Amino acid sequence: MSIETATAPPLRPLEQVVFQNSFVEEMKGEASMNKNPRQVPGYHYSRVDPTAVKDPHLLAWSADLANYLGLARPPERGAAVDMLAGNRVAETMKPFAARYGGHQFGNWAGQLGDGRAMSLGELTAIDGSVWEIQLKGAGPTPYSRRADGRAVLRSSLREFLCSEAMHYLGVPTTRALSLVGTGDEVVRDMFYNGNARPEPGAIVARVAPTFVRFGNFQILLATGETENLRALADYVIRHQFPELGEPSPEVYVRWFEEICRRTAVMIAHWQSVGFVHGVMNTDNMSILGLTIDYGPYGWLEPYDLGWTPNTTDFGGRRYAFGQQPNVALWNLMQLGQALSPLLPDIKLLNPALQVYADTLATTRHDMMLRKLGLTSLVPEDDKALFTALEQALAESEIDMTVFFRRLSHTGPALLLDQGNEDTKLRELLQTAAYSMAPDEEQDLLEWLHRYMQRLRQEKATPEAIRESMLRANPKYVLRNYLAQQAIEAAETGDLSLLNRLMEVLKTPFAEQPEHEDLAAKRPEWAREKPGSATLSCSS
Ligand SMILES: Nc1ncnc2c1ncn2[C@@H]1O[C@H](COP(=O)(O)OP(=O)(O)OP(=O)(O)O)[C@@H](O)[C@H]1O
Ligand SMILES: [Mg+2]
Repeated sequence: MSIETATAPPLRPLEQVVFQNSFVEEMKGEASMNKNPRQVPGYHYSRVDPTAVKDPHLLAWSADLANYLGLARPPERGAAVDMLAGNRVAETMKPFAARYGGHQFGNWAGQLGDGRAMSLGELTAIDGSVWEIQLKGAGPTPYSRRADGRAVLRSSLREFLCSEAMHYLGVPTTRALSLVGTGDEVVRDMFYNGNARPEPGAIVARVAPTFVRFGNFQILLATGETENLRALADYVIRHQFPELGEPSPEVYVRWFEEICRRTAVMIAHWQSVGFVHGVMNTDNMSILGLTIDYGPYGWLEPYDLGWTPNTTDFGGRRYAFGQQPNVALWNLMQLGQALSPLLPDIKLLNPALQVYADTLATTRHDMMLRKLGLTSLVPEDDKALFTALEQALAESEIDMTVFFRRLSHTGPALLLDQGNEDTKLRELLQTAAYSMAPDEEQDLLEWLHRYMQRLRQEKATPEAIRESMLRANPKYVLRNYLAQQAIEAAETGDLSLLNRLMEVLKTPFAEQPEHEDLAAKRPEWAREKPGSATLSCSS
């Protein structure tokens, strides 16, 4: 027996966990359990029970997260999976749906709330940290408005796979513990074009320290519930930001600054790996700076600042890749407004917005240095180099992930052997390009030669540079068409691609040569294919 196995606490079955319920116990909630859609003024949440499904069965399980939470993998069917589907509620769970509002596509939408998400309770991980577990698609709540409270396999599989993939890329995110098929059908009009059809239903159990969003505060501003606003701020600070000290007006300011800082770090990560969230409404912004709500998200293939996968956003492209930094700032301003009743003067929050801008700029700069294998020499020169790269990439049809990954090999290799530099750089571009006009190739080549000159100023060995670049430039991301292929297979009962993607995306920076096909740029057939190229909010 090894030391680890001797000392690691044994994994427990989910059904034996004793849950805590701090949100329910400390905040003001509605206890009626009534699920009729309605406004819920005066409360932070509504107690609610999940609605049972026909045949809950486990489709996927995140073993690493489960080990960390001290949970044993359950069999395909049984008590634990019943809990993960909402068919069974542990005695210590006090499920609730949270009340929140939000700005959707820039417009105030009033009360939204957890219309299909339901928090079950909190459990303690092996390191003593506390995690909330939430089902998405567990049935109607008072916040369901006219919708059914359910989620389809298609969108649930995407959420499950992507939230875990993001975690392994080092991006701040909510996690996903399980994907459970419900055995029920859910009717969706996937492209809002009048072609509604039944689809298999599913439920994701997701996990985060808290699921509180900007919108939880905004609704309290909108309804003038200042005492509730203070109570929510104090709850979040005491549980999630204890290092800031006991809540007070000064602490609220420092807290907002920390939210700004964390949001900036999250956005810098998104921009660095080419993640497009797709629907950055303020109700989809986590107070912890975690990526939340994997809906119509997508991964950049060509580096295109104007790209969004979300068909609902084609008109304004409000949430396109290049807009994400500005939208996050706009969302933070809405949060700042919402917190203003807690402060003597809203202007006290202005410096935090500068913290957002500064953190975003420095984090993005540092990330780009790492992606290019550089250490800081003359920051202004490097900034100019980065801007030139962005421009050249944006003006051509080059796959972002392939480009940076190939550069991690080619750049350091050219430090060792300068022979045929031009040919090798052209090869790199050919591998990464979807199409390339001669002038675009010329611009990129010029940039690459300029970059090689800069790289030669680095003191580290080519091997060390290569290693660090390979750690900054993932080989594997959840390409849109791969997620779609996994969905189409899973809908016929074939989980092999889902399982394979789960494994490969756990080490996205490793070569894994046996999975080379999953690192290739998007095949031509997927260019316009629904689900592979575009998605709607229907989920
Ligand atoms: N099928 C549904 N039934 C009930 N409410 C829904 C449904 N789909 C979305 N909603 C609600 O509509 C609002 C906006 O939906 P959005 O797509 O941002 O969130 P979501 O995908 O349901 O979940 P989350 O933000 O919890 O990940 C939310 O209040 C959400 O709960
Ligand atoms: Mg949402």
